[in-house]
Amino acid sequence: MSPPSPPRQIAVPISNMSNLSRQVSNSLNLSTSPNLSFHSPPTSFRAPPSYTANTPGYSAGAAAANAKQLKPFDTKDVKVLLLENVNLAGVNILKEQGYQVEAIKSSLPEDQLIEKIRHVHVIGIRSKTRLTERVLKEAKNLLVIGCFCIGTNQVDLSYAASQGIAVFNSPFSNSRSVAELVISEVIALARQLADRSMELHNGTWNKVSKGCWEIRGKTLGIVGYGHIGSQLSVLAEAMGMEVIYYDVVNLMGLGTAKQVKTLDDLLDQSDFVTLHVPETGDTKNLIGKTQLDKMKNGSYLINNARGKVVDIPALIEAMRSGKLAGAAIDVFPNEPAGNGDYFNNELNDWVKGLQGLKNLILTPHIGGSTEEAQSAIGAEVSTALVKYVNEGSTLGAVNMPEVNLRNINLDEPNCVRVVFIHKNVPGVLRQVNGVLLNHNIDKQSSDSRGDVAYLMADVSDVKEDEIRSLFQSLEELPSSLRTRMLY
Ligand SMILES: NC(=O)C1=CN([C@@H]2O[C@H](COP(=O)(O)OP(=O)(O)OC[C@H]3O[C@@H](n4cnc5c(N)ncnc54)[C@H](O)[C@@H]3O)[C@@H](O)[C@H]2O)C=CC1
Ligand SMILES: O=C(O)C(=O)COP(=O)(O)O
Repeated sequence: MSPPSPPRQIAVPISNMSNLSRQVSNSLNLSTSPNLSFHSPPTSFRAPPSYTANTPGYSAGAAAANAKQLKPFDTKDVKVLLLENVNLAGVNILKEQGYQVEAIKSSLPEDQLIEKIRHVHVIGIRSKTRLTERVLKEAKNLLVIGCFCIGTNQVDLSYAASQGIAVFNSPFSNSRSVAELVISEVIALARQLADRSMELHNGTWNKVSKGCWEIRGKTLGIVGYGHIGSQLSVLAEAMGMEVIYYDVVNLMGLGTAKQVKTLDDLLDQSDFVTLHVPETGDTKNLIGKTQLDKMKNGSYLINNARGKVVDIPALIEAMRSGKLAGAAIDVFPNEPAGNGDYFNNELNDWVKGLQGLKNLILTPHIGGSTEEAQSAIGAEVSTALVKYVNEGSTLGAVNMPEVNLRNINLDEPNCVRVVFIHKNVPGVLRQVNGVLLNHNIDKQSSDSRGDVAYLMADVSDVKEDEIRSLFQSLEELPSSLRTRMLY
């Protein structure tokens, strides 16, 4: 019996992802194809699909001889821009692929962002960088966006999808960090810790117990009982708190936590209100004057969600009047681009009113900023980006249907993976199969999400000179948003 042929391993665990993927791309010639080259057509292919580094006589030099003609299929052609200090774990995974990576510590002003985004196939951002329709319109080469964070409100997801640009995030790698920060804030607010510390830093001894409390037996009201809210719920109960929560979805409470029917119910019953909802049209100013008025006298508000969820001038008023005994705010409608930048009225015109308020903890959007969270996010998002660029897998995408195919094996030379992102309209599959008519489709998968559909097909016995014409025929279909040929 002959030994089974080694698989062209595409899906690999994170630990050995980088090595294997490089092997996939370079040695096994399962190629990546930044779309750029297909938009400026090559005249010939650098190396035939069957001509791999394992092929006798293969040399990188031979492959490079035709360099200009066919660029798409070399990882070193993939240009990546990483903004906002993406963790080294993530940067390294992308570099190990051979991609050209530019990593910048801060976000960029829009004009500079537009200038840079024109040239890249992959962009990695965190919560600050806004990828609006205006910016994405300029991103003619962009294949994929990685949000190295949980929130994706900073990206125009549907516009990106309409351009065939996939978006990935890290849905829960920093959830625990946020939940732990909230626990610390609950205790710090209850004990006026920030004020005492500030006083002593300024030379004043002020030993007081008035208005300082244990948190045991107090009620924590969680608005948004998702990854963070539910994790927090467990921690808070372990500290002896009663937990209630409000969510637009009916969710099972962990431990003895109870869901309340309305936000007003939660505001009415909670000693501490903490917000863990995404930024959406519905959550803008979710907590304004009306809601603050409904909170208990002397209660506390904590916002680690998004800046626009709280009407801050109304919060300032509630703090000044003594309605609230304290608050912690980690997120702001406008945040500075990078460390060392000013946080002042030029950024948000109420900043001066906030600064100096008693028992108010202000933090620079550090909810998810721990070593553990950032390295996990770096690895998770970079791995998803590599799998998308190299293999077309959309598993985990937030704006596209999730489609994946099992690996192509080594005993399937001349096998080409077709990725066809298209408008979700009737008759497309028939047309695609018409284009691929003369080839054997080994496997195929497709799915849709809203107006966009994603099709992957592994097509065998495709000759080198057929790839371009297949690509062009697919691109010419009226439903086409983006086509990639991976081999
Ligand atoms: N400060 C920081 O550094 C961080 C902030 N965040 C923010 O926290 C948010 C929540 O994160 P996760 O818990 O992971 O999200 P998630 O998606 O797991 O949970 C959000 C929950 O909010 C609920 N929800 C949505 N709209 C609502 C509304 N109008 N009223 C009540 N509930 C509503 C959803 O049904 C869901 O259960 C993120 O979207 C992000 O904006 C996340 C990580 C770090
Ligand atoms: O994960 C999120 O949504 C956050 O808000 C954390 O954002 P950051 O990565 O710290 O810019």
